[in-house]
Amino acid sequence: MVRDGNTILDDIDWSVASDERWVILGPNGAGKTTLLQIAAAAMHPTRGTAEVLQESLGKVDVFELRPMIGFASTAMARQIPRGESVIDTVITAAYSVTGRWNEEYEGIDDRRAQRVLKEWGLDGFADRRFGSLSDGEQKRVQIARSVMTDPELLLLDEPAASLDLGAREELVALLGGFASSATSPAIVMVTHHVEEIPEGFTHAMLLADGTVRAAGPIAEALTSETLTETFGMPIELEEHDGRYTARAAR
Ligand SMILES: Nc1ncnc2c1ncn2[C@@H]1O[C@H](COP(=O)(O)OP(=O)(O)OP(=O)(O)O)[C@@H](O)[C@H]1O
Repeated sequence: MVRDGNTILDDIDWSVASDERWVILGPNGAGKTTLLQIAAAAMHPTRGTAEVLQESLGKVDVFELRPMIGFASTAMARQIPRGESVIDTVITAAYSVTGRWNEEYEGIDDRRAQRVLKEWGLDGFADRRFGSLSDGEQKRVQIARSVMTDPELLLLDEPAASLDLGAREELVALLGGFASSATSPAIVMVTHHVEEIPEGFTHAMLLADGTVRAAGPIAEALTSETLTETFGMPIELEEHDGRYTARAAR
């Protein structure tokens, strides 16, 4: 992937199967968001090919593809009007818009939106204004919105960024439950912190300077050694019951 003459991603050979849940880690500027943008069919590669949900980017109508992809990121959250109600924030995903205008929603959309809100711990929030919610609640609304269309691929760009410990743990538990369900879509989550990896995540990719430093089943790709190599400092990783902690090695 080349942007303004700079190679941002190079020589990436990666595929995600429908039953896999990937975490992508790497230093600032590694290319994580760019990779997610390609997976979201929001960009296509300057060289090589990218297939998303069996369709080749550049050949497929991305407007048909995008409803099958759920995407939650801070950039998307900024597009949600602060005065929008929570239920409208979620239900408008069915029409790939933010900001309810005159769309006619069907009862089935309404029922699904209510169900999705409940699944993400937002029972009773339907009529609240998006802008009046706490950061943790807003993050859960964004994820609820991204799963509203029952996507086949769910992309999460730093879903737990800026959350306090309690809100993070609440979100990670919800994501873990979702990731462990047999009916969930393929998931790719970018994060800066191994503590934010939910239980049930199966694979990891470590990126640095636009290249893959490790990728594969999480137990092999996410280790003290691969983190040390990727971040260029000695790091110790520990795992307890499917959750991780990391710190500089002593
Ligand atoms: N449109 C663009 N033109 C030129 N360079 C770009 C463009 N978009 C991104 N970059 C550069 O590409 C590199 C990778 O950016 P990207 O946002 O994908 O990294 P990231 O791993 O998500 O970083 P962070 O962890 O800081 O969010 C950065 O050096 C960035 O400055």
